[in-house]
Amino acid sequence: MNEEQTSLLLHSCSRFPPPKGVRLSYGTAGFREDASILQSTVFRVGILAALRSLKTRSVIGLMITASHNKVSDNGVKIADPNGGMLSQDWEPFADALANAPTPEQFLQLLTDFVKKENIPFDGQQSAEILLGRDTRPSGGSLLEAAKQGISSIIGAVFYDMGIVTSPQLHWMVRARNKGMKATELDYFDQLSSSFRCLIDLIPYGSGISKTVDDILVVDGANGVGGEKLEALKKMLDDLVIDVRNCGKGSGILNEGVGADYVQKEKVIPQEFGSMDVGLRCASLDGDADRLVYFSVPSNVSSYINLVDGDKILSLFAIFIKEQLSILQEAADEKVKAIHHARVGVVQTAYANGASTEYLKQLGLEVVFTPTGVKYLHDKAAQYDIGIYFEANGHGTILFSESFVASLETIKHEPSSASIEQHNAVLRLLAVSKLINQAVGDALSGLLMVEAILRYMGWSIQKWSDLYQDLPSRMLKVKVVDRTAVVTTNAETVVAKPPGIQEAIDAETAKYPQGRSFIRPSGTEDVIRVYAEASSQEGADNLASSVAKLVDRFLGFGSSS
Ligand SMILES: CC(=O)N[C@H]1[C@@H](OP(=O)(O)O)O[C@H](CO)[C@@H](O)[C@@H]1O
Ligand SMILES: [Mg+2]
Repeated sequence: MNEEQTSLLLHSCSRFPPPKGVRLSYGTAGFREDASILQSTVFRVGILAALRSLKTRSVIGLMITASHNKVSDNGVKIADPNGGMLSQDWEPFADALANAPTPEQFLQLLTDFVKKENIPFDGQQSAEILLGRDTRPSGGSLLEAAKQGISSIIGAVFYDMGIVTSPQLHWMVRARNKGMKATELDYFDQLSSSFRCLIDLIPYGSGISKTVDDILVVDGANGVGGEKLEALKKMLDDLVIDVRNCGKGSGILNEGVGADYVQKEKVIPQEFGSMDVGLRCASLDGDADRLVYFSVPSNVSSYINLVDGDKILSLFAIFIKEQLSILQEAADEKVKAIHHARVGVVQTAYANGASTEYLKQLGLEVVFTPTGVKYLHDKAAQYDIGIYFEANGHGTILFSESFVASLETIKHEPSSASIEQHNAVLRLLAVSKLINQAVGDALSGLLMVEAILRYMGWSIQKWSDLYQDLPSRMLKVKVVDRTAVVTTNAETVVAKPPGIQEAIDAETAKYPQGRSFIRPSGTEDVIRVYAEASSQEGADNLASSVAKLVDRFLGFGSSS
């Protein structure tokens, strides 16, 4: 690093002092805090993004969002060259950078890291970063901080993509690095054309008739997703979408609305009510990377019939399996090879036990990872077709490059495949284009669900009835230090503090079909408690007993 560079860094860094008395951590999905203390973090992540771009010689993404968190929070995360999350081996460096107390210490860390990682700082290589933000009011000034950070690396350039959903930014980064067109319009074009392709491939005579059931009502969480869906729907004829909570009215981001609220509370979001009984409804989260469906039951109650990420996963798995089974009898060797694709399903401990049971009964290979899409995504990428979903609705389907190449070959070369076999190949190819290969994406996921329901001829009720969820309950407990909880076995067992796992086991054993686990949240300063049992009352009681245990072992009274 030359003198001009070091003095530029020292000077700019001194204008963004870090908050005092806060330990920042690159958690489940980047840094998240109250927006008022994030200026220095975002500035520093701008520098980190530039380094990452130099190191990988690729375009990197920087997204400013706090997803489903309250509107006064914000956050920042990096998208790697393939559009996925920042490589985990850089997270400790991200933590260290964010917490360095003085510009001099910051510079020292940076210099050491550049040397250790062999980051080319010779002026030959230029860094390129795509910037995005959600609709939070704090986003504008934080974006400025990111720009200042990037500009303090000589030769680094940024492109401001404006207000976008998280998955749009991840998609753009991936597309840019593949040498493809990567504007918002290109994104909308790819989604709408592959959706159209799937609809056109529905065999004649199947599919639901155009009834009231054909209307889809979407809760946009008063965030960016609703606005983008309004734009996308103009490119989709044949799909009637009524978008509510699109952020233009007086509603507040994520307050009484959105996928996180709907999935965790299982209640009707604002602007929905008795007029929606029987309709197919969906809810996006604040940055539109999560999607859940629901319906409003006819009895007067505030509860919904939730169709969560696990059921979206099941629907996708059924469709993929069906396409592969169409190829079972293929005479052509190349087509037959597609039938033998390795399909893997990835879930976390939050997946409803009934969903795992159902997927296994379908004959699918189901594996578990810790919470956070960075873990699920990496696992799913090990298959020809890897389907992953968190219960909260974040997920996607990953196709390996070699598998997509085989599909492309069959599409273009003459083969002895029957029309239906050929169509099954075309459907798989269309799915690989529709479904976001970078991260879970509520908009692309929504079109995928709509296309499959139409293909199957299913109503939301029929879909929901695939299996019955086991009653569950999720609670949050504030503790003195959430990092005191250390888990293992994909977060199902607590290793520390000693004794608490045995106490949880003893509670769980009292409930038929009981299951419960705790883990520290990576996005909020809480311990999350999850419980499942054969009845709602059982799940509620188990969750509250375990929450009491957490309080006893780790709460504010525990240390005195
Ligand atoms: C139980 C739950 O829904 N946890 C969410 C939540 O993480 P926590 O680490 O639990 O706060 O936010 C993550 C980022 O959106 C998401 O990946 C994850 O699934
Ligand atoms: Mg989100």
